[in-house]
Order: sequence, then structure tokens, then C-alpha cells
Amino acid sequence: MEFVREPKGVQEFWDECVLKGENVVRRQKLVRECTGVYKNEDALREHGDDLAYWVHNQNFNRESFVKGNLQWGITYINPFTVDGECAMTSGHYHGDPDCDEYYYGLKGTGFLLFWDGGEDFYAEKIYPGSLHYINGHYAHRIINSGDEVLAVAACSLPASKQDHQSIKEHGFPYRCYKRNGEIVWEKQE
Ligand SMILES: O=P(O)(O)OC[C@H]1O[C@H](O)[C@H](O)[C@@H](O)[C@@H]1O
Repeated sequence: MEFVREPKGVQEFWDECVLKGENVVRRQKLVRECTGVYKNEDALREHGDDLAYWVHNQNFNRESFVKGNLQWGITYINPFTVDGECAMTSGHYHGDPDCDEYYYGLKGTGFLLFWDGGEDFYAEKIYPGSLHYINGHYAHRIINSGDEVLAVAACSLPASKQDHQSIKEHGFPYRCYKRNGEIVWEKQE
């Protein structure tokens, strides 16, 4: 082995913002698979087999959930709407709220929704260079409100054990729509 080596991964911050290197896996979700996310579930069918979002993830301890193991991931969300509602991830809590996380905007524009499950909810703007500290007690969801792919890097602990169930059942307090090119926030009843 050489003493001076290539890095274990390369996170491009140009063009497609591809993550490549050792132990990188890719997973994806089609729009029609995004149940429990958008208000109008019937409208999902209009998207056929369109891709909603995909994630590149580098994890050197995939079988281990020991606290302290870190992973690096990029989430890429296509620009589309479902009955006017902006494209987004499922969103989740951390099963272990002691596990915080960082997001970093690479490409495109959107919002990061935060919710403590109670009265505290807000959205931070995402754009290239935006940095987002996520307290492990807050549910979070990425929204693409722009006209191009939104790419967001994340450094997280696999030990956080993502919990999607509560969001799937109750949603977030606010929904983000794009109407005539304008962003409109609507309170979820
Ligand atoms: O799992 P979702 O709520 O749909 O979010 C999609 C992805 O967003 C971020 O990149 C997180 O770091 C990933 O761990 C998560 O899987």
C-alpha cells in the first residue's frame, strides 16, 4: 500500500454533484411509491414510472449501528409537483433523538422542514452552500421548490435509526405548493 493515497470518496460539487468512491450504494424512489407524503395520493398515478428522488450513500460499517459511526449521503430530488405540491422526501424523525445530523445544499433550491412534533415548526431555505444543523429531536423533510434537481449532502449517524412512520401517518404541519410560479405554504388541517 502506498503511503500517499487517493481519498476514499469524491463528492463533486459541480455538474451532477455525483458521489463516488468506496462503499457507495444508490437507492431510489419512484413518485408513485411516495405514499403517505402528498395530500392528493390519486395524483401520484399521473407520474407513471417517474423517479422522485435518489440517494448516494457511503457507509463503511453498513452492518453496524454503533453510535459514532458516520455516513455521508447525497439526496437528489427531481423537480415536479403532485397536484401543485412541491417534490419532497418522505421525511422522518430519528429513533434515537440524541443523534444529530448536518445537511449541506449543493445544487438547486428548496426548503428543509423542521418539526419538533409540537408547536415548533419552521422551514430553512436550501441553496448551494446552505448549511443545516438538524437537532435529533426534530423531524425533517427536504422540499425541491425549484426547476432543477435539488442535491443535498448529509452527514449522519446510522445509529439514528430513521423513523418514518409518524410522519407517514400525521404529515408535517405545513405543505409547500407552487402555484403560477409562486411558492405558497398551506397549513395542514
Ligand atoms: O428517508 P427520507 O425521509 O425520504 O429522506 C431521504 C434521505 O434524506 C437525507 O439524505 C438523509 O440523510 C437520508 O438518510 C434520507 O434517507
